[in-house]
Amino acid sequence: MTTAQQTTPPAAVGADPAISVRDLRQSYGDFEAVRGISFDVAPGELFALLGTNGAGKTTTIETLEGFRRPTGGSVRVFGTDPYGQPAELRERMDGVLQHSGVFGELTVAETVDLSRDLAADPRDRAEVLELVDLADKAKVAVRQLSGGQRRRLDLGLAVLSRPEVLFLDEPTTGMDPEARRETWKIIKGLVADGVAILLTTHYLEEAERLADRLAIMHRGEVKVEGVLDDVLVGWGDRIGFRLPGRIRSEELPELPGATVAVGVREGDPWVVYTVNGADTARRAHHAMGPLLSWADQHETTLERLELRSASLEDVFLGIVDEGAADLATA
Ligand SMILES: Nc1ncnc2c1ncn2[C@@H]1O[C@H](COP(=O)(O)OP(=O)(O)OP(=O)(O)O)[C@@H](O)[C@H]1O
Repeated sequence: MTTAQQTTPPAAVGADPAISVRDLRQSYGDFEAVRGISFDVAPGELFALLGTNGAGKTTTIETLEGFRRPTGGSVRVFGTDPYGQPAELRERMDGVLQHSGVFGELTVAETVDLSRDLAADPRDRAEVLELVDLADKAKVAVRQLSGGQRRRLDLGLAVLSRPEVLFLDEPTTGMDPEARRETWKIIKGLVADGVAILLTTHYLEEAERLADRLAIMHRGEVKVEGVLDDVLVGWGDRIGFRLPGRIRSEELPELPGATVAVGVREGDPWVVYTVNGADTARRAHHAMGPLLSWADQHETTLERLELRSASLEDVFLGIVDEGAADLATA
C-alpha cells in the first residue's frame, strides 16, 4: 500500500506554516535524491520525517536550512526562501545536524559562551546547561563528553538563540534510554512553547512519542503522511507468537482472511498473521479461535502470543518491502 495520505495538520488550522515544502526535488549530479515531496509544519507542531537510509531526509533538512538550492519545487521558512540563510531567517531558525561542528578542545562552558556571543538575545549559559542537563560538565572539554552528552550539548547550542523553527537531524543518536527520555521532555517543552520542529529519527518510538504528524520517506518520495492514527489505518491487525519448536512453518494453519509470514524477533523464529481489509480488529479476534484449536490439536503452546493493531514499525517495514518488490518486478 503506497497511499501518500495528505491530511490537514490540526495545529496548522488558521496558522501560517512555519515550514512549507512544495514538490521539492533535489539532485546530486544525475542522481535524484528527493523526488517531489510536499509537507507543512505549523508553529507549535513537531513533524517527524522518517525513512530508510538514504531516503533523502538529511538532504531535505539541509535544503530547508539554506545549505542547498532546490533542483525543483520550493521550500519556505516563514514565507522566505532559506537558501543562503538570509539575515531575517538566521535569528529565527537553528538546528542539530548529524555531525556537529563544535571544537573538541574548548570546555562545555566556553563552547556555550562562543555561541552566545554570536546570538542576538541568547539564553543564559546556566539556563542552557540546566536545560540539557550538562551543568555538572561545564568545565569538561567537549572531546571528553560521551556521545549522548555531546548530542545534548548540540541541542543546547541550537536552542540557545530561542529559534522559532528547529531542525533536529537524529538528535538522540548514541543516547541511552534515560538520556533519550530526558531529551524528549526538552523537545516537548520547546513544542509547547510554540517552536516548529522538523525531526528525523531512526527510532520509531521517538516519532510515536513526539510527532504531531509524520511522513515516511523511501527512495526520495513520501510514501505515507499524516497523524499517527491515520498513518496506521489500512495496515491491518497482527497475531504473533514464537514458532513452536516442533512445528515447521509449512504446518502452520491457514486463518480466514489472514496472510502468514515467518521471520525473526529478538533471535526467535516469529510467526505473524496479518489480517487486512475492513473491520480487521473483529476479524483478527475471530481468527484466534481456530488458531488456539489448532494449537490444542498439535498439543503445543503458543508462547508470547499477541493480538495487536499495526505499529509504525509494521508500516515502515511494509513500505520498505513494497520498494523491494517493486524493484524485483521492474
Ligand atoms: N553530497 C552528496 N553527493 C552525492 N550524493 C549524496 C550526497 N549527499 C547525499 N547523497 C545521496 O543522496 C541520497 C539521500 O541521502 P540523505 O543523506 O539525504 O539520506 P537520509 O534519508 O538522511 O539517510 P540516513 O538515514 O542514512 O541519514 C543517498 O543516496 C546519498 O547517498
